[in-house]
Amino acid sequence: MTTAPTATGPLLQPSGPLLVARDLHVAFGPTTALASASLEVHGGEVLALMGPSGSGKSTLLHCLAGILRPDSGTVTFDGRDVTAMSDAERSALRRSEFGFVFQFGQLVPELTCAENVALPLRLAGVTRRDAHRTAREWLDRLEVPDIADKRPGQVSGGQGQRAAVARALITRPRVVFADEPTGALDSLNGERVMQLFVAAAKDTGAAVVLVTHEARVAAYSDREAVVRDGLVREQVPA
Ligand SMILES: Nc1ncnc2c1ncn2[C@@H]1O[C@H](COP(=O)(O)OP(=O)(O)OP(=O)(O)O)[C@@H](O)[C@H]1O
Repeated sequence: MTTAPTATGPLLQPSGPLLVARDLHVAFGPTTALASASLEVHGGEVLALMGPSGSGKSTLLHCLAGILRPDSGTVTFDGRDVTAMSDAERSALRRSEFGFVFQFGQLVPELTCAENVALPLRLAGVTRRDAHRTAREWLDRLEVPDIADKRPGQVSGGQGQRAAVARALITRPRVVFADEPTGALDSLNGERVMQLFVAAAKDTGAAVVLVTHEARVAAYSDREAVVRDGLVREQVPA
């Protein structure tokens, strides 16, 4: 039986880039989403992908996360060629190494918030009791202990996003992918969610790849990359 990871404690990070995208091309019919996009993500860093609407940010995120296979180009994670993996291998990689936070939490409405947060551990074979204890620790850490027994429909947008962050980090992934994680929140709530998210990711040693339109959200990153016309045009220290 697998034991539940604890909610705290740093991990050692390898040197060199953890995730590397080289010359990615993606077309949706006549639309070129990625033209020749290259990017490196280092272990433990928070990287913001900025750029105009339709420039290819989400497509790049999906390729990096092994959700979408590019038409050409390669993505390597920890030296493994993600683009050469079968669908089953990529799914297994996503479950074991990656976490995800989307704009609208995407919590399972029928489950309580604690059950939602515990879900990745349950899928990894952790006992119900251990998974739920760890889920509650994560909800405490994200300052929403009171939502544990509520369903997503009974909590606010900001509370739900905190549960989504807890669910993304509970397996201590090496990378968390976040697509507009605060896009549906007011600025005050969004800032607090980002503070808690980045602090928790730093504690666990997870890298964060974040798509955002908002400079205020990107300000929480260590580095910004600008995507324009399907290319990564600039990578500047945040
Ligand atoms: N599934 C799809 N089918 C067809 N076209 C798509 C699909 N996904 C993305 N596109 C197109 O590819 C281009 C890049 O889209 P993408 O979502 O990556 O941009 P983005 O920078 O994330 O945009 P936004 O900031 O508005 O979310 C756009 O022209 C978009 O319309």
